[in-house]
Amino acid sequence: MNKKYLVITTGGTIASAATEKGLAPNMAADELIAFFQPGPEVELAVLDLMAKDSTNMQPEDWLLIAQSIQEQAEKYDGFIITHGTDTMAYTASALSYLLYGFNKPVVLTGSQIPLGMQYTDAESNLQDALLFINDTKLKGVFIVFNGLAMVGTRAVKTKTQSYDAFESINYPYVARMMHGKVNQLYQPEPETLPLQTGTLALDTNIFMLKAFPGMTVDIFDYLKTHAHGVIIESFGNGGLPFERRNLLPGIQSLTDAGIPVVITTQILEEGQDISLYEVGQRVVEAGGITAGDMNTEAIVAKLMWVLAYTDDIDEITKLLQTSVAHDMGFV
Ligand SMILES: NC(=O)C[C@H](N)C(=O)O
Repeated sequence: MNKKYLVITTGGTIASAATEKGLAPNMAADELIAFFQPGPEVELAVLDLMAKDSTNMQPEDWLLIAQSIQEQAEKYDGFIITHGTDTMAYTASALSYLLYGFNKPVVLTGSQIPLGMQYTDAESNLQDALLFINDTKLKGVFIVFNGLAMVGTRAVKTKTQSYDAFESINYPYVARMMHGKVNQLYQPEPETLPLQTGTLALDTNIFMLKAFPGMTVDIFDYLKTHAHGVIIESFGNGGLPFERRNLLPGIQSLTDAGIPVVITTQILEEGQDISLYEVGQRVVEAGGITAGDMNTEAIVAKLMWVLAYTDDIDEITKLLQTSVAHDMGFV
């Protein structure tokens, strides 16, 4: 029996052309799928969902993609989403949570240079995405880019121009595509569902701060009345200053108000060991919730997902610190 895949187009460089105002997505979905070279036992269908530079993608768009996949789940063996690279890692994370437990592969891909342009990487990325989805037995959400497949919650865009724009951070690559063949490199560990959501919902009312030397503490007053959850990108292993502009009372007051403060790190690799230094242990004492080796992109989506499920800070903490879709606990 033929395998059937749905290609969902959302825009991005891959579907872009030059305009007076710079590259913008405008390629029709039918035109885009003509660049695939499906084998004899593969059938492709296309859904023209949106045409956005991924800079314009927001949580409502993640929900729309997830809903389209859920609605068509029975009809297809897998889904390929063409997407801009700038926020692809956020979308991949969001779909990993929204579609948690989905028993078919969902692969996002895109390109650094538009389809049809000289030196484009789009055709090989499309072909690799199809190869991966057709050959692998893996389920869940992945990004395929520049010959590598990575788990959606672990992908990070690390380059603005080069073909190898994405890296799998703090987690092994799952497959390499070369010369028309898939070589599986890693089998993600089995996981059990930590919660029953069933509904596609996100609480977008979160805020993220990047700490810098000299950051004012006043911002916490605003956040206390405006945010349901806060993420702080700390220095190094989770530390934040407790001298002069002391951030700890702000974290404590948010925590006391039932607003989770998730502590991640500005450092891309190796996660955080928040108890290593006094500057980290004090953050935990003030209520900071360490995000371990999770990527910022994953934390943003996970916090929105968890907040839509519960407002109990203990449960939020527990869920945030449970590995979902392989997002934490590898390092
Ligand atoms: N390479 C790309 O796709 C970048 C583009 N700005 C986008 O994210 O839609």
